[in-house]
Order: sequence, then structure tokens, then C-alpha cells
Amino acid sequence: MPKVLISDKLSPAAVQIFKDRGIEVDVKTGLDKDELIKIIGDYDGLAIRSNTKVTPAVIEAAKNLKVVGRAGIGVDNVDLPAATAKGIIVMNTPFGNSITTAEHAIAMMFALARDIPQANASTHAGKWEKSKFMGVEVTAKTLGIIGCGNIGSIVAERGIGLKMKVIAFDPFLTAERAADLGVEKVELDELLKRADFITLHTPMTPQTKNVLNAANLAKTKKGVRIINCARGGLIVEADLKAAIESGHVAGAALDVFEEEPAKTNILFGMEQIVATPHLGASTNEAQENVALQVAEQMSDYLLDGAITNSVNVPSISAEEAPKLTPFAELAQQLGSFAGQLTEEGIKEVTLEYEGDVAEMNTRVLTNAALTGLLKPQLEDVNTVSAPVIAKERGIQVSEVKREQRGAYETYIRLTVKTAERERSVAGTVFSDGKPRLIQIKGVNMEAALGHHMLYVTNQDKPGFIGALGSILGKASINIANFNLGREAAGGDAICLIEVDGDVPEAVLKEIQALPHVVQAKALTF
Ligand SMILES: NC(=O)c1ccc[n+]([C@@H]2O[C@H](COP(=O)([O-])OP(=O)(O)OC[C@H]3O[C@@H](n4cnc5c(N)ncnc54)[C@H](O)[C@@H]3O)[C@@H](O)[C@H]2O)c1
Ligand SMILES: O=C(O)[C@H](O)COP(=O)(O)O
Repeated sequence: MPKVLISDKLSPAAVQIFKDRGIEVDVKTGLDKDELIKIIGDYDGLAIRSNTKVTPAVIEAAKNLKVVGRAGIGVDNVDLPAATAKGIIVMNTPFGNSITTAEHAIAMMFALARDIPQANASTHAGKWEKSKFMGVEVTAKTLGIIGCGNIGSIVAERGIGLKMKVIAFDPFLTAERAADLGVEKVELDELLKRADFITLHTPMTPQTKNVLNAANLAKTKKGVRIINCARGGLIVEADLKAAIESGHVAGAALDVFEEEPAKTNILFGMEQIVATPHLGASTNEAQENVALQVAEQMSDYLLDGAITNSVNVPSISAEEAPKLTPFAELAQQLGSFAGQLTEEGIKEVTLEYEGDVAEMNTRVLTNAALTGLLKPQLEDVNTVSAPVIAKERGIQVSEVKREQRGAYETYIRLTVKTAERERSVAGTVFSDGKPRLIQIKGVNMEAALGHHMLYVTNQDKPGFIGALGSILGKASINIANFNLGREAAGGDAICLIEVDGDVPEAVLKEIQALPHVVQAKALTF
């Protein structure tokens, strides 16, 4: 039975889902990093929010971990490269808390416009400072949205509902989407110049980090008010402080900070700052949504191999998972076969998918093939890390899909190009669900791959098979399966033999020395 650890405060709905799905679940919140490292090895799944830091050290200690589920959106607290390298799937719940966070941004805008937190504190203190708190209307003001994705779009709709003029900077926002939303798409400088309120809704990336720095703050309208319910590092806090002190920026409402938890901060204590402790997603509704969703997604993966909302691998639905499994095994075997025979640097890999398999989720199959291909050179490769490693090594990977059927209903062909040669191998899955090789280097044959295989290429000449059989017999190597194929009588021939154990180096040398042998290699699968 898979075992999941919930290490941040999640709605109890998540625990119930895991239990209902037959998954053992422990809830241990507030663990420090050493405590987490100590226990993480026991778990197949880890469910988190933003508090748990999934560092390379945690990943290293997570010997059984298969999936990290983020009940929320931002996965900046998870070391994605480390998780990917270890084959751990990281998934989030990209929509579950969007409305709640957008509503928080709007609430923060009003808090700023009308000094609500300051007036609240003053009134509680019995001061009745009616003339001190003079606000501004939002009606007819310009709201500048930086990042118009899920949350930014909802903020845009709410802003339009409040009779604001909404402008947005988002390089990935299409003109059609902007028109549908009723938003004017502008460049960043234009937004900075025109907005009375600026609200940030981008992820934290190298491009968005420090987007509101001294230089950009200087381009804003005097009296601008800034709202950040996205990520702390989008604003340079020292520059914001200076811009408020100079009177250029009227105020800022911040839910997120450069360093969290933010127990101290240079902005704390400033009258013009409204602060909340990363509460964007904190409503009953959003927490129920994300907890249910993450528990379902993690259970689907741990129990059925279905992948939803992963940030590091392609999705696989629960329906396609069982159909894909034998083809993924085939793709990995084709990759492994080619990988064990390839001793030079790989330049290009092409995967041809023909027939029914062309309609499947071929990215998953390509990742499986790359895993098999790279494994002989790299012990630490898996279906999650393989595409990243291939890219890092400059291997060009392409897919070709054809719907038509030939002699076989469906098949996959893998072609590997190096500086010296091109090698291709094709296979299919038979009705018994087992993968078979059907062609090697253009030579037809039908062979299942066992654990130990002997691969020999030779010139098709009489007497060769007898000589080969007697070498194996003399070495007491039992033949389990013998598969032969040839280009034409007397031409190139291939012999793929399943044997019941290792083929020692000395035996291999004897085979290589036989007349007409071009190559002989022991392969394992
Ligand atoms: N405060 C909270 O509690 C809370 C809650 C939920 C989400 N968030 C954060 O809010 C942010 C937005 O979440 P979302 O769900 O809307 O994400 P999203 O991916 O749907 O939208 C992000 C948008 O930013 C745009 N973008 C990317 N790079 C950009 C750039 N360089 N300049 C301008 N725009 C750029 C993208 O095109 C996209 O449209 C994330 O950082 C998320 O972690 C915070
Ligand atoms: O990215 C998110 O979903 C938000 O930052 C919410 O974080 P939380 O789940 O820790 O409140």
C-alpha cells in the first residue's frame, strides 16, 4: 500500500481522500528540515503547501518518493531539477485557489485606497481620526496588471466590474484573449507610466524577479499604489521603501515577501504599507478545492499511473495509462537495444509512430525510449529526467506520426544517428500485451527481449549457426530462444539469441572470431 506524508496544513478532506483510495497517510506539520530528511525515506508521496521546502537534500533522502503534490500553485519551494533528476513527479493544482487569490488582491487594493487597516487600528485605539484618512476612488482609475494568467485574468474581470480601466503587460497574452477580457494589452513601460494601481500576478522567473526595482519604480506615475499577491521577489523591497519615503509611491499592499516567513522586514512599521502573511489562498473554499484536488491527483498517480497537472512531465489520463504501459515498455526496450549498441556520441534520435500508437500520448513513449537509450551511459536516468538530459547533451529528438497501417497494425521505430552511423530498430506490442522487436537495421524478424540476449551480425554463410551453437554449448550456455533474420540470401544477417545467463567475455571473443561475424555483443534488458 503506498504511503503519503502531508507536511503542511491541508484541509482534512485530503486525508479522507487518501484513506478512501486505500493509501496510508501521515500528517506531520511543522517539521524542520532535518526531521523531514529523517522520515521522508518512508514515503511514496509528499503533499505540501508553501511551507515545506523540498530541497536537494530532502530529495536525496527520499528513497521511495514518487510524487510531490503541491496543494496550490507556486512550486518555487520544490527543487525541480533535483526532483526531475530523481524521477519524482511534481504536480500542483493550478486553478483551485485562483479566485480566492484574485479576491485577496482586490481586497488589498481597497485596503490601500481607503487606508482600511490603518483606520481600523486607529479606531480600535479610540482615536476617531476622521480627518486623517482621506482615500481615493477606484472608479475610472487605471489598473495595471503585470501577468494576466489565471489570477491576473480574474483580477481584470473584477477590475472592469469596478469600472476601472484595465491594462495588462504579459508577453504571452494573445490579442484575442485580451479582447475577450476587455483588457488593453500594453508594454511594461506603458503600464508603469499609466497605472494608478499596479498589481502583480506573474510567477517568479529570472525575467520577472525584481520587475519592480528602482529603475522601473521611477517610471511609475506619482502616487501609484502597488499590490503584490504573487511572489515576494518580484519587488525589490529596499527600492520600494525608498520610493515610498520620497513620496513617489503612495503605498503598497503586500501578501508576499522576499523572505518568508517574514518576521521582520524593512517595510514593516511603515504607514503606507498594508501587509498580510501570505494569505492569498487562505479561504475555506480554496483550501477545500486544492486539498481535494491534490489528494485525488496523487492517488491517481500512485495507484493507476495517471498524471495530471505535473510541472515536470507530460500528462497521462487514467484511461490511457493502461494502454500506454506496454508501448512504454516497448519504447524503453527499443531505446535500450540501440543504447547498448551505440558506443559513440548520439546526435539525433527519431521516433516514428505508425498506426494506433500514433494516436497515443507519444511524448510519454519518447521519454521512455530516451530513458532506455541513455541508461547504458548514465545510471541515473529515468523517464522524468531523460528529455532534460538529452537536451543538455545537444541530442536532437524528433517524432514522426503516421496513421496508416502496414504489415503490422501499429509499430514504433527508433533511429539513432551518430557521427559515424545510423541504426534503427522497430517493434510492436502483440495481442498478449508483450513487446516484440520486428525489425533491426531494416532486417525483419520477430523477437521478444529476455533478460540476457546475444546479438550477432554476420554474413549469411552456411555453417555459421552450427559453429555459434557449438561455442555456446561448449560453454554450457543454454539457449532459450533463437531468432534469425537476413537482408537476402548470402547478405547481411542478424541473430538475436536469448540465453539463460551471462555470456562471459571469453565466449564473446570466440564468437567474434568466427568467420563472417561483423559484430557480437551481449545485451541485458
Ligand atoms: N499569495 C498567494 O497566496 C498566492 C496564491 C496563488 C498563487 N500565487 C502566485 O500568483 C502567481 C500567478 O499565479 P497564476 O495562477 O495566475 O499563474 P499563471 O501561470 O496562470 O499566470 C501567470 C502569468 O504570468 C505571465 N508571465 C510570465 N512571465 C511574464 C513576464 N516576464 N512578464 C509578464 N507576465 C509574465 C504568464 O504569461 C501568465 O499569463 C504565481 O506566482 C503564484 O505562485 C500566490
Ligand atoms: O502558490 C500558491 O498557491 C500560493 O502561494 C498559496 O500558498 P499556500 O498554499 O502556502 O497558502
